[in-house]
Amino acid sequence: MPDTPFAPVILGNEPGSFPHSVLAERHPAIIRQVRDAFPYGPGQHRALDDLLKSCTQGTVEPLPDDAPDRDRWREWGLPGCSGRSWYDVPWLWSESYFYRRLLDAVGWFGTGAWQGIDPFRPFKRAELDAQETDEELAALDALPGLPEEERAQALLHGSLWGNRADLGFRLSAEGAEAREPAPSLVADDSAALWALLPPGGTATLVLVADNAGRELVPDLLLIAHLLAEGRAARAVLHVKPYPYYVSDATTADVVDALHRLRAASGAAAEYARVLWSAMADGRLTVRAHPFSCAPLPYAEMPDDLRAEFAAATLTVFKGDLNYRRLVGDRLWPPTTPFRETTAYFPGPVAALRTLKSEVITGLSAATESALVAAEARRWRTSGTHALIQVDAR
Ligand SMILES: O=P(O)(O)OC[C@H]1O[C@](O)(CO)[C@@H](O)[C@@H]1O
Repeated sequence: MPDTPFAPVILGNEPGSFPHSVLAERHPAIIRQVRDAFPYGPGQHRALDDLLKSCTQGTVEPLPDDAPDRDRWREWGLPGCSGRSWYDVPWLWSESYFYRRLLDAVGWFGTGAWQGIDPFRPFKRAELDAQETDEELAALDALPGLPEEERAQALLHGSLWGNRADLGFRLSAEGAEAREPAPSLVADDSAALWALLPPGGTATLVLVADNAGRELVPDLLLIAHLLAEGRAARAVLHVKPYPYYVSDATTADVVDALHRLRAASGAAAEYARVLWSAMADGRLTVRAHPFSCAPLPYAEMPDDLRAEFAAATLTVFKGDLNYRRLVGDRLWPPTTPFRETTAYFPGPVAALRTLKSEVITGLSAATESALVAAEARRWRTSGTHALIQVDAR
């Protein structure tokens, strides 16, 4: 990571700012929603009360003595954050630790009956089972008649806009490039992305997934297309080792999404067959590396993960949180070149992201001015703009 006195690390301690509102309002709301969604017992309710108090008015507390990941969190900076207000430590760290503590409170890491019960599962399932998902899967039936490049581009945009989570994704027979999402793209390096994945090549694609449900489904469709058309010989899908940021995808969510696709009809079911057989013969693998839930930027990744990314033809990072971790959770001047912030990365890397936080790099001066003139700062967090950025090396 370059020396960056001009790009301060984002904290959540400024009342009225977006990061502050996440800590002060969104986290308490998540505790409320999780509490309402499960018939938890008194111990879990007490632990949720304690977490609510700690994260809004208290300080960061150490993990319990028997926590299985105590050593890991020590390496990830817990000793330096303990005893400080959740608002005064890096925002990325604070958010990440909140989810770790929430899982503790509901018994995910315990040895009891609630071990491994995902507190966010009802929300993820509801999205996957929604009628909109049926409609999006039915739209796939218009793709098979199109030239490969158009199908590839439509599926790329499906995966990109799938990151807009609550607004769903767009996938149309005409391809997305000529339609509404295109003017919302603040950077579009898709040509460089396709140049790294030519048909009939031997590429290994690593896709670092973000959300489950209506983002993961189009991510899987994109992978299916790349494998079926020989744009990738092998794909590795990185998911989270435990539930995180409410909707982030775990292995269980991959299984749910594959079942959803397999139960559909038409083209969706065909994509499911491609994925199912690619998993069976090892062309598609799922990884749940502990660092996927680390409260740190990818510049601090461990050696085994670095080696894995180094061996890939292209690593694609999906979503806003992964973008923050890829370029560093800092207030970069928006025209800072993307490749400057990813210079540490060991191979070609791409970001597919809708903008949902204040971190941004790689804009042209003209694009930045147009966005500021039209929306002041809103474009940074509204999720209505997106980017495809590539550092091909
Ligand atoms: O699902 P995504 O695209 O990673 O977005 C999650 C986003 O949620 C927030 O953390 C707020 O909680 C964003 O700022 C963050 O990056």
